[in-house]
Amino acid sequence: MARVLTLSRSVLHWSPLRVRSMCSLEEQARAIFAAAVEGVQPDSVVHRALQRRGDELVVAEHCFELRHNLHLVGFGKAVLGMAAEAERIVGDHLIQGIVSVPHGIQETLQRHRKLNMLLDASSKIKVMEGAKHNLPDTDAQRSAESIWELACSLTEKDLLLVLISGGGSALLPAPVPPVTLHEKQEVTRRLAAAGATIQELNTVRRALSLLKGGGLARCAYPAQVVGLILSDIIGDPVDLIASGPTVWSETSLETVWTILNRYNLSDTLPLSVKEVLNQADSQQRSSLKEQPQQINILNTVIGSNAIALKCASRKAQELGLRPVILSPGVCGNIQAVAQFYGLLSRFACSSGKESTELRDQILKLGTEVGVGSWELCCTLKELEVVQQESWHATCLLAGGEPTVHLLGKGRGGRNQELALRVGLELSRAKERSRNMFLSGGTDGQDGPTEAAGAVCDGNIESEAKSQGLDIDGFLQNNDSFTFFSSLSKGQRLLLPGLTGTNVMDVHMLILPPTPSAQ
Ligand SMILES: Nc1ncnc2c1ncn2[C@@H]1O[C@H](COP(=O)(O)OP(=O)(O)OP(=O)(O)O)[C@@H](O)[C@H]1O
Ligand SMILES: O=C(O)[C@H](O)CO
Repeated sequence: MARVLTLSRSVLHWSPLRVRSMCSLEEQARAIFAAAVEGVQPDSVVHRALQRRGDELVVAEHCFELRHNLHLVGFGKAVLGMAAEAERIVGDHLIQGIVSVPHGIQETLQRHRKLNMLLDASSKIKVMEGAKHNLPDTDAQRSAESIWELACSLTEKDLLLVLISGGGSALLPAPVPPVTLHEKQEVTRRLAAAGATIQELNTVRRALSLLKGGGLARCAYPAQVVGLILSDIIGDPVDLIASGPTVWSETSLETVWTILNRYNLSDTLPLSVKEVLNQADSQQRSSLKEQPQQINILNTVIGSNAIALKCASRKAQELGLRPVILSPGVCGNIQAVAQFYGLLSRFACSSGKESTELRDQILKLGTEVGVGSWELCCTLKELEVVQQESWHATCLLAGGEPTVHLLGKGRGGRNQELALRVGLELSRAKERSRNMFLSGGTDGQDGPTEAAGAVCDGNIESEAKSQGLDIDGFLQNNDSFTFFSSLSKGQRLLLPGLTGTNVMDVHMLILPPTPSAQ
């Protein structure tokens, strides 16, 4: 309790940096989302993480001597921008580099004029595109082979900079023989279709790969390895992001089999996969384990959802809103998540018995949507204080990756669907129509649509009705993009275009001051 009181005191002392500008709450919400994305741009995160001191490179307070001994590899959706910035900082010591990036990304970045994320014509880094539709393919396998060869050629004098971001698993496929690329892809596809989480998927991927689960760092030994990681998994688990190629992890076969059994795959696995799993303790692997793996590796998370939320919070404060960060780990079923934000919105406007009841419901639902009771209690305390003291709007920020169980055939994404579902919650709560909700994917692409997400307030139900749009019908068909495209000429959509980064989603609940506090 003492900790809660300390926190609420700090809220009382909060003061905006500037008086609120005249733009609308919706414009402010959009500007705050843009600031979240800006804060985790691949070039800026690398810029913050890599310090150059003469012929020394400083990363996370560790110094590395530069003697024209630098090599660079990267794999993931955001690593082209990361590589461009790394080359600007340490290019004079760079000998060679290879990045494995999504098919078509150079052309897309060109089209969006994101020139700072592209390499110079004179770059020493080779760009290899592959993994169409985020699936490992022979192009990505070729990139993985080139990266493998580069890593294997290094000596103890070398320093290998490894740039890692989401999408890296598909861009670095190196199945343990005799497993073929197709067989590995099939196992991953079937696991994903059966509802396996990214943690489960990547645990299995690690067991079937030569480069994942620390394999790349093993190849590079005895060179020093520095992994710069842009996280797209809740909790930033470095061993699982892109399946952890620079993170030494012992594959627990029991865990792998438990996952395969859970999704009823064990009996129908290709023979090659069974063979590899059964021989995991083979001579080859145990001899690799004898190397002092950890000594030469430094892994550091340089961008994450939490960082995006901090940047958003700074922007909110700048705009004169009172920021409250809830959690970067919101997950679970989208319906539960929508209900959760609906309850929070109601709680912020409630008092007395209603407030106590809502509090109990929120705490109960919190665990289901990945928010711990400590962070939730802090937030609820802050919302209580805000309600009593504030004449500013509050900007409640959270992030993560809820899941949608697709039943319909419409076009949409989890952010647009979440915005729509929360909008309904806001509409259906009395006197809460001024509250606003925004949900956006930081990569700028929500599901297979060109929008990143949407923004809406409690008027959405009447707005839709007046335009002849039946929200429930669109929701049943998972057709949130079509809905938002039709609603008010698409004005509620978030359309930043591809951002070149990816740290999951950002959620924002904007709560104007309650009339009694004004
Ligand atoms: N019509 C739809 N309505 C709602 N959600 C959808 C729809 N179609 C796909 N999705 C959801 O979109 C998600 C995939 O979208 P997206 O490509 O943005 O994935 P992602 O998880 O952000 O991938 P990455 O992290 O690799 O970028 C899946 O969770 C899927 O359930
Ligand atoms: O590449 C992957 O494995 C996913 O994006 C999670 O990091």
